[in-house]
Amino acid sequence: MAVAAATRIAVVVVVLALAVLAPAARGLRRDDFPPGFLFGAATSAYQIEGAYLDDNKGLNNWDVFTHTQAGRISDGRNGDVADDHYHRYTEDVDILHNLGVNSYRFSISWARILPRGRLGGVNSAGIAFYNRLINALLQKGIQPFVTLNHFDIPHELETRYGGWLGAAIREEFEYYSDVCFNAFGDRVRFWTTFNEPNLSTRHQYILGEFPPNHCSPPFGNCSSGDSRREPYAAAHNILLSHAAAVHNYKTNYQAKQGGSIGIVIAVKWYEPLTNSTEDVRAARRALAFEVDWFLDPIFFGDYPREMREILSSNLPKFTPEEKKLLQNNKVDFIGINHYTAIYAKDCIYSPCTLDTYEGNALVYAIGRRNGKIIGKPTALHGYFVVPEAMEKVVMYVNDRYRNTTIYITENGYSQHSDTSMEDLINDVERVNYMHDYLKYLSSAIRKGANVGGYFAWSIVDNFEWVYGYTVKFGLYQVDFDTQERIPRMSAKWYRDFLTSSSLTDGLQVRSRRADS
Ligand SMILES: O=C(/C=C/c1ccc(O)cc1)O[C@@H]1O[C@H](CO)[C@@H](O)[C@H](O)[C@H]1O
Repeated sequence: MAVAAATRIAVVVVVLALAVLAPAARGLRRDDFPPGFLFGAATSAYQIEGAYLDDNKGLNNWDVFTHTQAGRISDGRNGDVADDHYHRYTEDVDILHNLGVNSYRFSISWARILPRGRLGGVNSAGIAFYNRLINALLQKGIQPFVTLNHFDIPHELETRYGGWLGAAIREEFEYYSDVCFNAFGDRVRFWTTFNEPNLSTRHQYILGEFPPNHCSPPFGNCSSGDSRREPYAAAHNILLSHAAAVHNYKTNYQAKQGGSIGIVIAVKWYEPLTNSTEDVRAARRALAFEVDWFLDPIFFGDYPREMREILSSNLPKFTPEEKKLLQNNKVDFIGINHYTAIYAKDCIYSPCTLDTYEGNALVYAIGRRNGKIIGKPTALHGYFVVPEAMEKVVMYVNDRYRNTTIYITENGYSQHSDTSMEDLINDVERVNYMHDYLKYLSSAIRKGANVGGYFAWSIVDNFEWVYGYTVKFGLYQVDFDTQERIPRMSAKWYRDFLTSSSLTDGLQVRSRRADS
């Protein structure tokens, strides 16, 4: 008994010592990244702005969805107020300035600019808001990194065209992007057309969790939809909307405004479940359905072979003119949102339940191999902490898309809202997550990857889509009753990392209280 107890204590001591010392030995410096590197934080309009009816803003698809189908959101809440950023943006710009970031990634609310789409006219109050925000950022030396579309579209376009399923939405997006280039492009150096269309179309049209809730069996029982066809029809319209916007920017704005334009893709890393040829190919296939789906058309003019073979007539085809439009208007950079990795199991040669995110790729994704989990779980179901995947994702994109500049446009760690206040504020796990993911990012850069920046998701807790406010991603905690923003330990760690050239590691942070 005594021996067992002593062994247990010894094990605990060793584990604690490793936990404290390991990050110190690995150390991370601002200087590990190139001098012009962008370090920032990210948000999106619907998740933080609130003011959903202010100043002539039109309703968007998420306004309508969260009001009519509140039961589909974990806590039944919505973005009516969110972080009230629309009224508190100056405080939020101060927070960014105090953190020491040199860039801020945010999105523009389409329904604020064009409340009813192209035919309803431009809302000057919406333009004025983003002018105030952009000017406030520039005054503090913070580069705006602007997303044109982060999941929210004017509700009228959903009803009039069936959202992204209708080809007519391409002209709507082209017009909207033109209004934005024209209004803000003199001061915006970094544009992206879409945020994670590879994720949003799957949540909208395969799983039916995002508006307009389209799905079909075996993925779910929605009142309408076709999970095998619609996501690809929507993606096709998004790709052609993207190409039209890039073409317009490159033809009419880039030379005089001097900015660059890209697209943001969600990149989960897939590790083969076993070393069998089947699982190795499954991991590769899952990645093709994740990344190549959007980036192959943009770089090479067509969808990847794996998708054409499996989806056959459900995958739309590009006309020769469309292929030319895509290839003649390559992006200047690729945005990668990276959070996690998961094992991929083949479902061509062995039976699986195929009703999940990867189902159409004939892949089943699973967090465990031989009972052992791939990384620590986070508050988001299916999202694990796997820092080394950051390097793999970056090398994959860098190699396949010919050394095009990459920005990590999102990376971050989530906590459950039911976590104790003490642990929410002293968010050691988030510090370690950022430290370790940045470490592997710097390793990719050392191996030759062309990476231009990193954005933490997110600056403040916000409306996390179907999770409502039950999942927290902020470097700053937000009290949603008072709108008070409180810096977490991670905010102080990020500031120290950005503002000092000395080694920043878990050791300093662990011995310091977030409120010191
Ligand atoms: O939006 C998503 C992910 C959504 C999801 C995941 C799992 C589910 O089960 C349902 C939805 O990706 C990004 O990651 C962030 C942190 O999630 C979001 O807050 C950002 O808006 C988005 O760009």
